[in-house]
Order: sequence, then C-alpha cells, then structure tokens
Amino acid sequence: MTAVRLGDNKYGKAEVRLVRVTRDTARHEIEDLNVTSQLRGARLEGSFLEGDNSLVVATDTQKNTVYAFARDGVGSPEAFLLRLAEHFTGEFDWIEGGLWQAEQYSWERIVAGGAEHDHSFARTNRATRLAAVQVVDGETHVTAGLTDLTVLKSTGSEFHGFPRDRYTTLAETTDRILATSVTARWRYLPEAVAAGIDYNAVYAEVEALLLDAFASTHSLALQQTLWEMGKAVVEAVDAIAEIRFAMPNKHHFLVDLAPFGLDNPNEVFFAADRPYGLIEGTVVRDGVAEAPNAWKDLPGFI
Ligand SMILES: O=c1[nH]c(=O)c2[nH]c(=O)[nH]c2[nH]1
Repeated sequence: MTAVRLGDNKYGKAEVRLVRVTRDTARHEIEDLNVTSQLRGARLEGSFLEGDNSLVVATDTQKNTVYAFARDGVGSPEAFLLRLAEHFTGEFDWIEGGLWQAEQYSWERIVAGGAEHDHSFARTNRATRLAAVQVVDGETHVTAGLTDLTVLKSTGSEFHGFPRDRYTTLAETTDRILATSVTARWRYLPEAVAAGIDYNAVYAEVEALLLDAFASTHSLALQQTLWEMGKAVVEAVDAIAEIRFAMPNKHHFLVDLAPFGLDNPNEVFFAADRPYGLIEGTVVRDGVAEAPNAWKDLPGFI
C-alpha cells in the first residue's frame, strides 16, 4: 500500500475587507485593508485527517476577530497583524503559529473649494501596501512591502553588451524606455521589532527611497536598477535586514513608422504587456542571520 502523510498546512480566512473610520474629530481618517489570517499547529492535524473540529478555531471566528480588533484601531497593518498573531497564539495553546497578511489601499483627501476635505477621499492607486506577520517555531517575523508601484523613465536607460548567439535579434540600445511594476517586500530585524518601529513612517520612507533610486539611477540594466533601489533602502533604514524584489520589465518597443514615410526619434512606442522580462533579486544587510521562515508561503518570492 502507498504510504501517505499530511504535509505543510494552515487554514484561516482570506481577504477580510476592513475599512476603519477614525472620527474622533470632524476630520476623519480612513484605513482600508484586506486581511488574511491563517493558523498552524501540529494538533490541528486531526481536522485534516479525520474531520475532528474540536481544536479548529473557525475561519468565521478569525474573521470576526479581525473586525472586533479594529474597534480599538488599526494604526498600521504591521501592528494590527502582530495583535492578531499574539491573540491567536496566546488564547489557544494548540495554535503554534500562523501567517497573517494585509494589503492596504491608500486614499488621499479630496481638495474641495481649495481646501482638503474633512471626510471625502479619492483612492490614489499609486501602490498597494503589503504587510505580513509570520509565527513559526516560536519566532515572530515581520515583513512589509508594496506591490503595483508602476514607474517609467523615458530616457536614462541603456541595454547593450549582452552575448549574441544565433537566436539573438535584440538590438543594442543606449536610449530606451525603462518601465516596471515594482513588488518589494522587506524584512524587519527582530531586535528592531522588539524595540518598536514606526511602521507607517518607515513605509513612507522606503517608498520615497525606491522612487528616488529608480529615477536617479542611469540604468544599464533593470538588474542594476533593482540593486540600486535595494541598496538605497538597506543603507538608509537600520531596521531593515533585507529587501526582496520582483520586477517585470515592461517592454516598450519603438514603432517602425518608415512605411508611413515618418522617422521615429524615440517618440512613439508599443507598450507590450507580455511576454515580459522578470527580474528578481534580494539585497541583504551584511552580517544579519538569514530567516527563511519569514518568507514561508509568501506569494511571489523565492
Ligand atoms: O534590463 C534588461 N535586462 C535584461 O536581462 C534584458 N534582457 C532583454 O532582452 N532586455 C533586457 N533588459
């Protein structure tokens, strides 16, 4: 008979949509999140193997806990997820760990009648903020990040010097469009987490550093731009141990206008959506211990 066993597992409620309005004054604040809570524990095996639900903290209960905790405020997605992690692992002794994730959508105040409005907002859609708290083997890891940060340089990007073989058709260029949609996740040093981090301030700082490095790097390859962006973050923010990137190269091809008797001095492009180059890399602070568990089950990263 074939022997089988239950491998890695976790369970919970995915994509709990939460909007929290803070209305202590007439000037309201909003926090708009998508929260996922998943629990792990060796004793939960019975729920998979036999349908024994005696230790299953229902996914519905996890969802309710998210909303109940929001009554006391969110503050930052990282702090909110840490509260959830501490609650589930503290309240139920068989819950050994889990993965708590959040996306946060950004809104800005509408300017109405020349002034920022107190309670009207517009979605900015610049990037989606990411946060994750991972509890594995009694250790807590906090990662933060962003996705869909779409950026483009209309010059200041070259790509040449690559090997040519019989399948190579790509022309060398000293002036091309460089465009990408950045997904990045960075891991906070455990000692910085223990000392306390202003997660919202660091998020704003990292987003600004990424944009600054993308803009100010004269790029010889998207790989080099990735390195410069990561290096800027790790050098500037002491609390960050490493930053990982996934960057699609959103190719823009010069359109041949010669059939129409026109030249095209790098002005008219076809924005292809696929295939795309996919450049991934990690920039690591020298001397810090690796933490593979921090990245367990996080989408999009090796
Ligand atoms: O920045 C780039 N890196 C590559 O590895 C690559 N390969 C390619 O065809 N174009 C590019 N651009």
